Amino acid sequence: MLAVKTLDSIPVEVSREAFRNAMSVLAAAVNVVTTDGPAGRAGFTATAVCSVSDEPPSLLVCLNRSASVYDTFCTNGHLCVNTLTSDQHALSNLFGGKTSMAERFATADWSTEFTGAPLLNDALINFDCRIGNRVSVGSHDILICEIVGIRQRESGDSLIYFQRNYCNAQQLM
Ligand SMILES: NC(=O)C1=CN([C@@H]2O[C@H](COP(=O)(O)OP(=O)(O)OC[C@H]3O[C@@H](n4cnc5c(N)ncnc54)[C@H](O)[C@@H]3O)[C@@H](O)[C@H]2O)C=CC1
Ligand SMILES: Cc1cc2nc3c(=O)[nH]c(=O)nc-3n(C[C@H](O)[C@H](O)[C@H](O)COP(=O)(O)O)c2cc1C
Repeated sequence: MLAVKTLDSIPVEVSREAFRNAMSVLAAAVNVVTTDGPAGRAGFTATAVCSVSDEPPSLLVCLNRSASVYDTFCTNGHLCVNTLTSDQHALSNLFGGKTSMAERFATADWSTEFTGAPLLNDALINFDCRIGNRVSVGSHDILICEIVGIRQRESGDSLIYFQRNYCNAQQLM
């Protein structure tokens, strides 16, 4: 008789290092995710962003609950995903490092549209979103966001994070 191996019988032995090494080869667009509102202005760099559904138009963002910006995003209830162009890696480092919020926002131009979240004027795309559901998985919350406005540049190359380094989408082809 054929033995069926259930998932429960498989020992979980994936180390954090193995996980991160594997994830490092999943090339991803780089985004600066921003918010503003009653809890103040905040932003962080995120590669864990992806499309969820086109009806309603929605995307998800994974945010570490230990990030300093976590409470600000939850209280404000909306955000903007600003997808970076290939020449914006300095901005990615600013929003991904241990820098003050004032420093993060100081070097670029911002505007607002529907939700009040800051839209990066030179971004490749701005997704203005309302945060719908939040689902906790391990260290992160998955923020499921309804897109209420999109602003997209007609041309431009996107910044890609691959093997712990930046490159641009053209280099991957
Ligand atoms: N999804 C996330 O929360 C990410 C966090 N980071 C942060 O940037 C730091 C530097 O990253 P790397 O130089 O790329 O080297 P790394 O070895 O720490 O990360 C390699 C890859 O693992 C994934 N990763 C890293 N930390 C993670 C986390 N806490 N939860 C889920 N996935 C994670 C990402 O895909 C990342 O590109 C990380 O230590 C982390 O603090 C970077 C990328 C994604
Ligand atoms: C390239 C890159 C991608 C990142 N992606 C994510 C992400 O998807 N989710 C997340 O919670 N943190 C991500 N981070 C880490 C946050 O940007 C970082 O923890 C945050 O800006 C630090 O905030 P804090 O110092 O204010 O806590 C990423 C960092 C870098 C450099």
